[in-house]
Order: sequence, then C-alpha cells, then structure tokens
Amino acid sequence: MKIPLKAARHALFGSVSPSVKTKPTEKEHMQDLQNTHKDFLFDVNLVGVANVKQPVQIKSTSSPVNQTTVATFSMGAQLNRYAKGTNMSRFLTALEEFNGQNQTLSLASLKDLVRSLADRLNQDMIHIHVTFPWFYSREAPTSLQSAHNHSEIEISLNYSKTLGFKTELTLACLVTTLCPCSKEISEYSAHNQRGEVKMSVELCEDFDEDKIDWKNELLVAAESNASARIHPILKRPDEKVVTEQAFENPRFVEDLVRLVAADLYEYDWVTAFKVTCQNQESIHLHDAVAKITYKK
Ligand SMILES: Nc1nc2c(ncn2[C@@H]2O[C@H](COP(=O)(O)OP(=O)(O)OP(=O)(O)O)[C@@H](O)[C@H]2O)c(=O)[nH]1
Repeated sequence: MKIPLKAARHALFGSVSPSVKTKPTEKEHMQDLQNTHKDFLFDVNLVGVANVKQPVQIKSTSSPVNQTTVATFSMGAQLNRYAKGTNMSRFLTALEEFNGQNQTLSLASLKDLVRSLADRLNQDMIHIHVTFPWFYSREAPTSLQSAHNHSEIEISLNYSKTLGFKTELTLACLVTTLCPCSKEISEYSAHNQRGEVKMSVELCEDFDEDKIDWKNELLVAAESNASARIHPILKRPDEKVVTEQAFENPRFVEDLVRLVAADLYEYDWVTAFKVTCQNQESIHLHDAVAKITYKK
C-alpha cells in the first residue's frame, strides 16, 4: 500500500487551509474580556487553577533528606462582582518562577508564592493547596533491609492581606490494624486490615519548620499507635515480628483515632487537629471509619 504524504493524509481526514484572519494578533490590540468591569451580580469566592502538576524539591529529616517529588497545585483568588475574570495565566507564571528558582517547597517558600500571587493578581485573598507523596526509607525490624515507603501530604494555605495566613497541614498514611473483638472471641487468629490514618493540624503562631519536621511527627503519631507499621521489604524473621506485634497491639478504629489524638494533643506546636481512620475491613466489603476533631 502507498501511503499519501502527511499533509495529504491530514486533508484526507478533514484538515483545511487557514482562512484569512481579521482579528488582531498583537496583545495590545486584543480584547481583554477578563478585565471588563460591570456588575456581574455575584462575588466569586474562589477562581483559579487546579490539578497543576510540577516536580518539586522537598526536605526531610529522614532519608532521603533531599528528594524530588511530583506536587499537584490548586491556586485561587477571590473576585469581586464588578470584575469579569481573573488573570489565569498569572497563577502559572508565578508557579513557574517559583520552580525556576529551584526553591525547596516549604511553608516559607509557599508563603512567598502566595504573597507574590496576591501582588500579581492585585487580590487580598489567596488560597493554595498542594499535595505530594513524601518518601522515607523504612527498615525491616530484624533483617534491617530497607526500601522506600511514602505518605500523602497536603498543605493548605489561606491568605488574607489583613488577617495573614491560616495553615492546615495533612498527612495520610497506611497502617495495620488488628481487630480486638476478633482476637478476644476466636480460638486462634484475628482479622486484620490496612487502615488509612489521616491527620490534619493547625499550627501555633511561632511554629518553626526548621526545628520540627511536621511530616515525620505526624507519621510517628499514626504508626506508633497502630497495631503494626507497614513495610516494603519483610523477610521471614521480619514477618514474624510484625505479625506478632499486631497481635500484641489490637486496635478498633475508635482506639486508633483516640490514641493518635492523644499524641497530637501532646504536640505543643499543634493548636487544633482532625484525625480520621478508615479500615478496609478484611471480613466485610465495607470500611470501618472513625473521626475526631479537636481544638485545644
Ligand atoms: N478568567 C478566565 N480565563 C480563562 C478561563 N479559561 C481559560 N482562560 C484563559 O486565560 C488566559 C488569559 O489569561 P490572562 O492572565 O488574563 O492573560 P493576559 O490578559 O494576556 O495576561 P496579563 O498581561 O497578565 O493581564 C486566556 O487564554 C483565557 O482564555 C476562565 O474560565 N476564566
């Protein structure tokens, strides 16, 4: 078979030559619809961009201490009823500059990004939400073989020029939970499952991210209270240890949220928290869930 040239193939499938263009091509002669000012009936609480993926550098107190991960950004601003549209491109320009400076993604650098957005968009209120997987080396208990685990991180910043920043930090990780009821009533064994622990915290005024690696602290709060931690590599002697450890530390979903809440209560850098645990029950199709919200 003889295939026609590419241009002919495109024509075959409906492509046509460009028509005569009459609208301006220079930016200064183009309509700027988004800058139209009229009464457009409602203020818009949040307008911006979502699901923007970027490679970012983060720091950790556990290995690997410097790592590249992929973050997903949502950024938005308020818009008053007299402005037709926001300047969408400026969100991406600000983010591109942020990344171009090879900055580490931290609370401090995100706050700089938010301030720069407030200036570029000439807005008093900015919201930014970032999620990314954070990786850490996890050693098996006996063989000491290690590989990477990860938890999901969320950082949410609400900024107001008059009120400043409201920050919420979230970590979600997976743990093992073993059912106390099942252990109590059964002649042998107990059902156990993978549970997701999600913790969101608000920070004290003088929180210093250089002194406290909040990701690590939240991970410790979840894992140290679970029936057992989750490992990437387990040899047989390791598997024996984690199996027995889970049996020695049975947890209802309620037990786990309460124990994690107690740890967060003791963290003096946390002023308010939410803890949820969702167990993918191995003896049901449904999940078991529990949640605690607390303001100190
Ligand atoms: N406001 C708004 N812009 C949108 C939307 N969807 C896509 N855009 C696009 O965002 C782009 C414009 O971004 P702007 O930042 O306003 O562009 P500009 O006016 O050339 O940029 P400045 O010089 O910074 O003012 C256009 O291509 C719009 O079509 C939307 O729902 N709302």
